[in-house]
Amino acid sequence: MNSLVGRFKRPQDEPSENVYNEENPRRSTRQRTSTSFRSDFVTFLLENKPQTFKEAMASLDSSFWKEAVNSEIDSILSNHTWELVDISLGNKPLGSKWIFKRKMKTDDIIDKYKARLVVKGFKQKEGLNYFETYSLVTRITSIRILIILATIYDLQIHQMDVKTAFLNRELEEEIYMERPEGFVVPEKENKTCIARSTMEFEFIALDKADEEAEWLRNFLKDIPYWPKPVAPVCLHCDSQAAIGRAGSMMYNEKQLDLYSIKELPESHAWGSSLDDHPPCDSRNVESIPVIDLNDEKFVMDKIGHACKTWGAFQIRNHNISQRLLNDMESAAKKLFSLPMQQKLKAARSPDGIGGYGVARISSFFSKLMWSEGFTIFGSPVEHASQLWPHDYNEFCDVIAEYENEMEKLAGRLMCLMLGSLGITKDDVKWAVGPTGGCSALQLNSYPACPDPDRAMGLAAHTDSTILTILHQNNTSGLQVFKEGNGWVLVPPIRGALVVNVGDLLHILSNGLYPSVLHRAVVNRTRHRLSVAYLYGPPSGVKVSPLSKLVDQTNPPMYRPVTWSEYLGTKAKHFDKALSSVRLCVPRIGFANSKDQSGVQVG
Ligand SMILES: O=C(O)CCC(=O)C(=O)O
Ligand SMILES: [Fe+2]
Repeated sequence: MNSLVGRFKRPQDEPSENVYNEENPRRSTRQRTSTSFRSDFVTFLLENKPQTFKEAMASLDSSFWKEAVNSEIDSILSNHTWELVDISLGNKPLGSKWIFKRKMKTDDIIDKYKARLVVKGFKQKEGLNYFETYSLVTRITSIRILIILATIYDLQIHQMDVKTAFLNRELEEEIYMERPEGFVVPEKENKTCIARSTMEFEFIALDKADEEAEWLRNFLKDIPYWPKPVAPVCLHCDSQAAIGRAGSMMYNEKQLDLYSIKELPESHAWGSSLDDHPPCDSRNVESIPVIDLNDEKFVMDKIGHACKTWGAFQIRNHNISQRLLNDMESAAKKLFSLPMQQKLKAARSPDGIGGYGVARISSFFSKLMWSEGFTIFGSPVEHASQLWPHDYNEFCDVIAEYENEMEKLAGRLMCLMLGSLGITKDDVKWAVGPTGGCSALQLNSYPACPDPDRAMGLAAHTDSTILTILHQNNTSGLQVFKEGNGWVLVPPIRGALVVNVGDLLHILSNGLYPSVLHRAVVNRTRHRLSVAYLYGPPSGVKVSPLSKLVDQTNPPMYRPVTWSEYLGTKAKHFDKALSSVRLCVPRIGFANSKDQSGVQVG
């Protein structure tokens, strides 16, 4: 509860001072039922949030409100919700208003300051600005289907009251709004109005459609005889801006501050889907092989065997110093310990690769993951300087050194992995030389979780790389899936690194080395960190099954793809990405189980 700042008694039969008095407001003509309050009826005004822009700017919290206003303006401009334009002749702008709100944590401490810009839509006139209004109703056909299903399966029908925003369709007209106070864009100071785009509405419609789809899937899941797993629902949206906004954390607030949450929110409760393949007891079950890279005589064979049977292995004696691994871990820790507001300054943009955000695969799941990530692709300077404006060199230096060392190691591993298939450097020309590969660095953070058995750190996936080299801190969580064994823990070994076969090596090897399905689970007391070095081919190079591995009896199983093409395919088809670039059915013996239906999406 906020502090009590106002208290007034409302005189009977007298309009309150607070009653809205703009000219010609649009009012309902519905007959109102009269309400009689006793004479001692008292209203308490419990929120002391500013009512106007001026009030906000004059308040003690003005610097926070300014930041909130700027953040709203930034997002409005970057998403083209409103644009500063000259008003076209004959158009009259609507008014605008800033709405200020403090979001409180459960313990009444201010969590964040929010400013929202709203248009005074009530000034629109019926017959001129709009013709029809709608109210949300359920189609009678939907109700009939529900009743039929309930009858067939002997279910009980329970009716709930759900309040939702409603939109009938896209906005086709242009709407002009007076430039709000504080909305200053350099070189556009003289523009007085802002034209409204339809993006906001499209986004809300998309959001609602998503809710409906989730409801329907959950409903079907609850029907015992309905075939499982229930197929994912595809939503088609032709508005890039709305899709962009759906992926932007600035708006959808998907990025909760996991460090301060005391109870697992419903949005993060995966429940039974975690029990699909219960993890094996690590004491009884062998995990992925641990291979000593100094073991020159057998190293190639051991790697070949591990790639074929597990798709993953750990390596020792890899020449990456413990000092560098520690520095990298500390850099990741420093980043994830920043306040959420600060981390969001380096948020990944909707169409970007680098920056801070939720796991990219999140969009394929109805539940959110208990993790946060930071991707570095190319120079980290821009994002690092947003995080630490005066002190970003240290972070960037560690990243540069780590990437440099990892690149050498990745090249060496690639030679060993391909060498175990009888492939030499001459067979893969692009892998030789200074531009041997392209890479990205993925830092992952899994805060301690109040209910780890029902939460998911990072959902099951394969990497879209040739190979991934992973450093994990001394908290376990990584699991790999092995046919017949289920989920197997990959225990952290001090100084050892995990190597995963990625989808592109799966393609290069024509399916002989299947990419490994893996996931990360979370922990009740410990904060887990991991750093994944994602290694792929140079940009523009098409990866296809190596000619030495292809003959008449073993035709190429995958069509050629560049790394970026494949990433696009993965972003669209996720666990079906490999099959979507497949040319023919895999030979019996090394069918990739997850490529068929292993991963459950949503
Ligand atoms: O945190 C881990 O152990 C797994 C990370 C991972 O799979 C990834 O970043 O792709
Ligand atoms: Fe991964």
